[in-house]
Amino acid sequence: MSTPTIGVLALQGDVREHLVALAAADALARPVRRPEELAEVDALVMPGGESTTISKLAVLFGLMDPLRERVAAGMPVYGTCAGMILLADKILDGRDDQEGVGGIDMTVRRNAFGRQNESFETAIPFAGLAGDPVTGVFIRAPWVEAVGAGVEVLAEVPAADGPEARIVAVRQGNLLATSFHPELTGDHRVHEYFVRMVEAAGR
Ligand SMILES: NC(=O)CC[C@H](N)C(=O)O
Repeated sequence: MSTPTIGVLALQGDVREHLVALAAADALARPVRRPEELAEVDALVMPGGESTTISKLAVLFGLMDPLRERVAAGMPVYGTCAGMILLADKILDGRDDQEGVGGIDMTVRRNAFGRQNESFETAIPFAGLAGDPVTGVFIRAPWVEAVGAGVEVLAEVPAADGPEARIVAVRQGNLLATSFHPELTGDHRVHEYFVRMVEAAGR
């Protein structure tokens, strides 16, 4: 197939950085704000930002139902941070009226790393990526508290407060999610990983 077009949900958050990272990963990328624009892309990135705001705007712009339909139909989606929260079937510490897109059989906790750790950076081995660990930039990030049997865990960080590690990257079928922001590091390997997922889905 020809080069797939990957949209970046452009309601709020760090949209531009994802457009740049996708272009660097040799994808055709464009912003998506309206249902007609969603219909024209082969895949979607949901950026970091504020998940409650993005979800409110998605409802307002008439995107929430089309998003759910495309996810159910197998469209590849990559969610970072707030985008990860939107892809979760279950959200802890969300707002009562917070709607998600869902699709990944996981429970995420919003703002999970705590106040003293509002933002931090750490090196993370990422399953399926050769070479150096990925630099994880975490900004008021969620973690994944539970996953269903169909979910592959791609990356974890050691817990500051106990023995068990915290899951920070997962994949289920065509859906990919990370707690952290690879679009802010200049290392485009996670975006390349997603572009390969999109290409494989189109075959
Ligand atoms: N950097 C981010 O995307 C932060 C996510 C934000 N804490 C939320 O709940 O949506």
